[in-house]
Order: sequence, then structure tokens, then C-alpha cells
Amino acid sequence: MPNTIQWVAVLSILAAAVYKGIVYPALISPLAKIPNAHWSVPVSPVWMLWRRFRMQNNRTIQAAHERLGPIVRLSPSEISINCVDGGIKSVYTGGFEKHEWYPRVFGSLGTVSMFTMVGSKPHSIRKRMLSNIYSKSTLQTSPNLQLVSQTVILDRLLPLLQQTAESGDSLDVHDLNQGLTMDFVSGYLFGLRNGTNHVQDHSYRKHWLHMYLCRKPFEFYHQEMPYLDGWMKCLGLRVIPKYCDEANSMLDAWALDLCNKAEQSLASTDPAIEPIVYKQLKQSLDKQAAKEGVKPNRKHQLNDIACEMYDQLTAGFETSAVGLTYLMWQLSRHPEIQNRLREELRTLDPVIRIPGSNELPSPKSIESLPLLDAIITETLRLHAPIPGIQPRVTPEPSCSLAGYDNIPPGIRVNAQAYSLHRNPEVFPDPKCWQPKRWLKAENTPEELEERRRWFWAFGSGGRMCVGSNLALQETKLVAAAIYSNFRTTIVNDDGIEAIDAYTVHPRGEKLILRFEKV
Ligand code: HEM
Repeated sequence: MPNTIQWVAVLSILAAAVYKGIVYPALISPLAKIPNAHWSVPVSPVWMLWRRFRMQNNRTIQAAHERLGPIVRLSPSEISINCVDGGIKSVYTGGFEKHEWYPRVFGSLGTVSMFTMVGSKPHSIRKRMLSNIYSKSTLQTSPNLQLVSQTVILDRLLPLLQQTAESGDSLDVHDLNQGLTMDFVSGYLFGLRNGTNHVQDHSYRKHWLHMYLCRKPFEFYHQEMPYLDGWMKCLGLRVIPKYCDEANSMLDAWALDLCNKAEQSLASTDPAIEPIVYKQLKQSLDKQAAKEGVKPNRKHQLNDIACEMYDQLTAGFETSAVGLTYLMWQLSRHPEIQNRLREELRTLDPVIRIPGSNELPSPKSIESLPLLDAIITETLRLHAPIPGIQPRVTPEPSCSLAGYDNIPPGIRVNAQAYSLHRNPEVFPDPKCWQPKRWLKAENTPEELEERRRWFWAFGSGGRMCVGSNLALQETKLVAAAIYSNFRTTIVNDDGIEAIDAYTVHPRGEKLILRFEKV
């Protein structure tokens, strides 16, 4: 029988556990004042984990905000915000660091990139190395990108669509878009000749996409239960199948191969060969090493560059492709807007024609078309390619968010474009695709300004998308080239609704359209 001292010890431990695990988080912690997404969240993460396991993250958080307002608690140490002032402004432009979630999910080649780095200091050094190469003025005047654009649009895309239109066949544009955007981004990173040709090499594109996408259903384990796979492996079991490891190795080797090719072209200034982004990063890393008085370790450096390039390729192709797919879907559902866009595109000089064109209008002239801009912005609002959470960590010693003070450090705080873009006070009838909400002629300057503040397709602050200008330039050019020449109609859009995840794609992974020459 335990004696009195042992009883007291056991009861004290129990009382401390109840206080720490239930009383403090549910009643005393400053987080206790924040509305709970579910009654259990102050004491357990299970409810939210289950929702995430079922791939219901974005919709669950959105429903909680609709019910409970701009800030909600999702688990004992996680909150979500859905407002600009006291919300995304404080967190994302206020220097809150990224959560470990990023390197867990997106790490590759055993190291980290600008996207996956957690600390803001190493991140800002890396970002400074690359921002200029992605600025709007650099991209609009780059002879390298001009060559990539001409080749991808005039030699690869338009002839293929022309052939499709002539044959009367239909085309899976989601599949095509993923090749198109990869060719753009890889051509800019490594030089046109060293980049991919996924538009024309259909079978390699299929194989590559299969390897890339087969890992997606298992993202949950990396994101939310990072140790589970390791523990299970100790027992001889796996939660993440072996083919995911094989896909990772194949993709790492692919990125290293592209980098090796770029390395051979470093000395070239020929716009068809010069590996613009690769070169910029390599030279900046060398400069940084010289500044720090260290000799660069070439093997580590190649790995660092390959990891960075791999992230930019994947961040760049998947998002832009999904944006294009939904843009083509919406235009196919709205023939009257498609016709108005075509009229606007006919004002370009030169008009993009197949057959006939051997040069493209300037990126600047395409950028300044108001209806095209409104159509793309509205597509990125309603169908944000990254609608999911962007987790950050609350700083020392405490912070205030959405009117709640003394929020302790080390709490995971997220916002998501999915919810910010569905605020009915800013975007009336938010589920409806309405490009006119972005047109100067149809809205007051105050309305437009407010919508811009809530528009979060590219994030905000220091960790905002570095490729947003490239994405917009490329998306506008592709849309201009297609809709100057063809009318699209839907043949099969089954499964067009997006999956519920951090990055999305149509659930059916396809969109079949018919192209008719105009
Ligand atoms: C429509 C297309 C695109 C969308 C919607 C998009 C969206 C985003 C968003 C929301 C973030 C912030 C993510 C977070 O913090 O969780 C991000 C970051 C990033 N994006 Fe994009 N992106 C697009 C295209 C591109 C392209 C073409 C590139 C090519 C270089 C790119 C490269 C990156 C990188 C490297 C980061 C990390 C930036 C940092 O941490 O400083 N993205 N993107």
C-alpha cells in the first residue's frame, strides 16, 4: 500500500497536470479569451488534426471565422487570424518568423531554401541576392525572358493549339498548363536551352508530374505529425510509402542535373543559354563567402543552389498553372467576358496571331490592359493557388492581435488567402467570379484600395512571393496569346473544384476544353 507521502506526491503531480493541461490553457492563459473553433481546442489539438487529416483545413478555418469573427483558436497553441489591421499586417509585415512547418514539408536535398528558411536573418540575405532578378523592371526588359516567352508561346504553345483547333479534338489544359509554366520558369532560371520542354515532350511531362504529385496525399504527416513516420519506421512500418522516397530522389537528381547543365553555361552571355537566376545566385554566394573570408565548399554550394532552384521551379510552375487553369475555366463559362477580353487584346501592337506573329507585344503593353488585369486578379482571389495557411510564430515577449493582448510567444499563428478572399464586406457575393470588382471604371478608389489590402494571393511582407511579377507577366502573356486566337468552351470539367490543401489543384486533376479559331 502507498504511504501518505506517496499519495500526496501522486495527487500533487495529478493536480499539476490538470492545471497545466486543462485549467491554465482553458481558463487562465491569455489565449483562453480567444473564441474556440471547437470546445476541445484549448486542451487538445486532436479536433484540428482530424480535420487536416481529412483534408478539410481551409474550409474548417473559414467556417470558424464566419461563425466567430477575425480571430479563432484552433488548438492549445495555434490561432488563426482573418483581418488586415491587427492581423496580417502585424504578423506578416511585423517580422514574425516562419514556423518549422515549412522545412518539414518542403525541405529538399537535405538543406533549406529562401522559401523554407525559418530565421529572418539568413532569409533576408538570400532574398537580397535574388529580388532584383525578379523585379518587374528586370523581367519586362530581360532579353533572356523575352526569348523564353517567344519560344514557348510562338513555337510551342500556339502551334499545338492551332493543331488541336483544326482537328476538332479537345485538350486537357490543366496538364498542358503545368508543362507551360515549367518551361517558362526553368527557361528563366537556367537559360532557354538548359530548361525544360514539357509542352512538347508530353510523355516526360506525364512522368515528371506523376512523380511530383504522388507525394501530395502524404503532406499531412510532414506538416502536422513530423515524427510519426520515423517512429513507425523503427517498428518496421511506414505511413509514407517508399515510392515517395523514390520520387524525392528522382526530383533531387533532376534539379541537380539542371544545375549541372547551367554550370556549364555560366560564362555565356547569349540570351538563349545564359542561366540568369542560377548565375545570379552563384555569384552572390561567392561574394558573400568572400565577404565572410571563407572559401566556398563547392559541393555544399551546389546543393544549396540546387535546393533553391528546385523550390523556385516547383513554387513557380504549380501555382501559375493552377491560376491559368481556373482562368481558362472561368472564361469558358463566361463567353461574354471572353469576347470583351478578345476585343481588348486586339488593341495590342502587334496583335498576337497564329499563323503570322514572329514577335510579341511588349510585356508593359500587356500589363496595362485593364480587363485582362481584372480577370487575372479575380481568378487569383477566388481560386488562389495557395489558399492554405501560412504559419508563423508569435514573438517574445508577447504580442497583440485582433484586439487580444498578451498573446504569449511560441504560438503558431496563421492566416489563409482562402478566408481573407471571402470576406463579404470587402468582396460582396464572394463566391461569385466577378472581374468587374477590380475595374477602375466600376468602383470607387476607396473600394479598390480596400480590396487590394485584402488581396493575399502572393502573401505579404518580407516573405511575400518573390516570383509574383514573373507569375503575372507569364499568366497575362499566355492568356493574351490564347484569347487573341481562340474561343474556348468546356468539354469536361468534372472534378474542377479545388482540393483543400496548402497548394491546390482541381480535384479531378483535369480540365478538358475545345479550341475554336477566331
Ligand atoms: C500565380 C502564381 C504564384 C502564386 C499564387 C504564388 C504565391 C506565393 C505565396 C502565397 C507565397 C508565400 C507563401 C508562404 O509564406 O507560405 C509565395 C512564396 C514564394 N514564391 Fe510564389 N507564387 C506564385 C508564383 C511564383 C513563381 C513564378 C515563383 C518563381 C520564382 C515563385 C517563387 C516563390 C518563392 C521562392 C517564395 C518564397 C519567398 C520567401 O520566402 O521569401 N512563386 N508564393
